[in-house]
Amino acid sequence: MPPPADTRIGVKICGLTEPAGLEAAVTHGADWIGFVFFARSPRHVTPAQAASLIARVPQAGPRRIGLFVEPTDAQIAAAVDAAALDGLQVYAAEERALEIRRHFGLPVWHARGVATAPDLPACSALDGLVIESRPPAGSDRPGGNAHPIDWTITRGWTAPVPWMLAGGLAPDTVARAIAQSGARAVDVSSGVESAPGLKDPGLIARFIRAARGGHNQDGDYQPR
Ligand SMILES: O=C(O)c1ccccc1NCC(=O)[C@H](O)[C@H](O)COP(=O)(O)O
Repeated sequence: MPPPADTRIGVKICGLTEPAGLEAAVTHGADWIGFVFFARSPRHVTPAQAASLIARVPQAGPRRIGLFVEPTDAQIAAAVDAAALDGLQVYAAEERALEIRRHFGLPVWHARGVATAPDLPACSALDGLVIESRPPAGSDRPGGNAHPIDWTITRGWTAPVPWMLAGGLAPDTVARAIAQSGARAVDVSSGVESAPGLKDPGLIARFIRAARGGHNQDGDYQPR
């Protein structure tokens, strides 16, 4: 699950639940699309739902990532057996994330909730890091909270593996977040929705264009 080979910003559109959002992510050149296998999420999909969405993704389209929170092996196996996933985004202790990678043989991105620079990991044996905000008080899920981090904390951080910035990004803020954080890849869910769990194709198009400095997938200039 490496980031794009060229210098353009990598974009992940997370929490897809229906075809219109999925098609917008594919059409506008997302690098990764995410499916949330966590029952308490408004973006929760079953393995069968994910499989039917993934069947619409062209072979050369975005890589398909399954999100899991403190999962059992059986939960992951159900998703991996049903849907063609290219990688896993895991919310669990690093030891458990490593065990999942060994067991399933898929790349694993480790989601890490951070608030200040000392929270940033100095090392990781996983394939990538998703640098997330910590959930706000009262939230019952570790991601997808529309809650940003202080984007400046990653300046000067020597990341041990490829990483992406997540948490509270939106079409109007993503360019500033990239400039302030130094991130080369970004992840969004709530900021491209018209309601929790329902992606807005227009916001997806705007987000991807804004992340890439006003350029779409083909490099055509699009005014912001
Ligand atoms: O989206 C969820 O509901 C969710 C639930 C449990 C774990 C992770 C979840 N989402 C993760 C993401 O969508 C992104 O990796 C990231 O947190 C960005 O979310 P947002 O702040 O909504 O843009």
